[in-house]
Amino acid sequence: MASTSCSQIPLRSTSFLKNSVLSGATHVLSKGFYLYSVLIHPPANSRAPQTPISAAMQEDKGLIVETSDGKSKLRIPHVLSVAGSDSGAGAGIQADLKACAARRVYCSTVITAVTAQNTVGVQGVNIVPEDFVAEQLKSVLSDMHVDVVKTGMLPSLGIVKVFHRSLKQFPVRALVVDPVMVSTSGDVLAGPSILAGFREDLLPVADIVTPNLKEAAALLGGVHLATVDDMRSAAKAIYDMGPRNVLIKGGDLDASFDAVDIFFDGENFYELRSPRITTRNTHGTGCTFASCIAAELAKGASMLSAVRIAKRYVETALDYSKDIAIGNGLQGPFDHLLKLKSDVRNSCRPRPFDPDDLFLYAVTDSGMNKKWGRSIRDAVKAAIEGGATIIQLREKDAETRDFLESAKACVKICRFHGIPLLINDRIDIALACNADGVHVGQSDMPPKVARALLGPEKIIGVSCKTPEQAHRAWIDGADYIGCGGVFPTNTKKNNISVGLGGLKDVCVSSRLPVVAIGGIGASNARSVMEIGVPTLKGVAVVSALFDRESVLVETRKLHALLKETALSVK
Ligand SMILES: Nc1ncnc2c1ncn2[C@@H]1O[C@H](COP(=O)(O)OP(=O)(O)OP(=O)(O)O)[C@@H](O)[C@H]1O
Ligand SMILES: Cc1ncc(CO)c(N)n1
Ligand SMILES: [Mg+2]
Repeated sequence: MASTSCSQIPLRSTSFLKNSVLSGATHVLSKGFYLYSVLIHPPANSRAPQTPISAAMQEDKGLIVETSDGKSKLRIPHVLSVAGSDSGAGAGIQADLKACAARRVYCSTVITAVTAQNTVGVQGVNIVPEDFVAEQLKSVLSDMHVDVVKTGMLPSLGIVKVFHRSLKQFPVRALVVDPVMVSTSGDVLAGPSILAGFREDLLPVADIVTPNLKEAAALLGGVHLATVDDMRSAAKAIYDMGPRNVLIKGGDLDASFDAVDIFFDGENFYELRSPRITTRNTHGTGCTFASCIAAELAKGASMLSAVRIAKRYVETALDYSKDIAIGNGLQGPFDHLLKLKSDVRNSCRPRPFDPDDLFLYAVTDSGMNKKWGRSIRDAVKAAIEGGATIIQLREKDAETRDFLESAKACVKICRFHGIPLLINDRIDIALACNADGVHVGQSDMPPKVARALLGPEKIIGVSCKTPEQAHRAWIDGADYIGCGGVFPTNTKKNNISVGLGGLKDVCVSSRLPVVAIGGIGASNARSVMEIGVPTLKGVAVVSALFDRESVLVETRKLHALLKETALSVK
């Protein structure tokens, strides 16, 4: 069998290659696929990494391509977590599931113990009978293709033995051992009797072992570890017990230290250092760290890069969740999905998109604001006070940093008034300021991609001139379309106007609500709304509001006129 080139894993020597058993095969190199790997399983006593030389990831979906019998299948990278349940859901199986989900890897679970646990401590532990742990292992491993196994709480020597036997029966690509023994609250999760199981059975077959300070001390027979130098010596001593790599976590170092971890691959020491985040929400960092390593290995990363990504991920999640309050105890959980950010008031839109929001749609223009000497936020405030029902920031020539600052301020104003705020074109700005959505043109970011980036709850509008474009926008998951320019306009030179006839054609065919745009103001808004097609929900206005001395007065005037027209059209 032939081997592919080995770019991902730093192989120790070519003799390793010679001694290795090659399995797998070279696979499809067709459109959209990377070349699949040859998996190399080193001989059992080898210290070489067991991860694959390269993983076959489908470019945009993070899926693995496998072929057998000439057919290719898509598979999601898969981690099996063998661990205990934490009822408070900050650590254990629950942390593993969340970490894998956040890293976009499938996670199956074998539960070894059920703990009654919260932010105060561990109130009870119920160990799952050995034969039932064995049954769960068999259910998963006999049926599913598991790439990497990660172990957490293994509460008895018997369970370690059962697990070790299963691994021999169903070998996997890599084994990540988090030798959980004591919770941070000081409660014992696995007694000293399991140390023999770690030393004799698991460490010799582990690709990486990730003890915290107390666990490293226990593995080494009770030495005292208090400094980074101690961690280096411990990493070396634990490496001598057989694992291919060792990571000693320094979360429990004195608070005056950075968050320092020591990674040792048998040749080099790496000091992984990040600022220590001041937070009580560190419960489950260890489980998360190990799961993230497993997830990255499952995707095909090298061990060092998996460890680096895991460290960065934990740091980001802690920083993001540093102020959240769950439970009343000393150590709280953090948010793996980086969504529960503290400023809840600013991050929630009060209600979902309503097509009637399109009634009086105000679109700001940086040039006009400059001309009249007003800031974007003053323009937005005045438009809202005058009756605008939705705002779009269209800042074609603003510097990104300034634009973001203004956009953040406008989000606050709009939230306060319950008015949706959209950003023209700039998905990055919309994400960074947590706007309610975006408006894109035919040559901007495709609505499907914008949706994938922004998520299901954001508003996406698309400019359309024809029924075909309107149909496409509907298929692509837009929320509304902007149709125009209805009349010639200064804001878009060389833009072909569709006229009232073109607008009507689009409105009649559109399954999405429509807002008319282009050269609309007090003089012609009535004629637009009088086309009388129910999908037409309002008018979008730039110059007639913002290229005027008083935005407030002009918006009020137009709002009154639209109201009047709405009554007469009904
Ligand atoms: N306050 C903090 N700021 C930044 N990183 C931290 C902090 N606390 C822990 N870490 C990092 O989190 C990771 C896990 O380390 P830690 O020593 O907390 O593991 P653990 O004790 O096994 O965790 P747990 O038992 O709570 O699940 C390490 O990379 C560590 O450096
Ligand atoms: C179930 C479980 N596993 C691991 C840990 C370590 O954080 C914990 N506290 N609880
Ligand atoms: Mg800890």
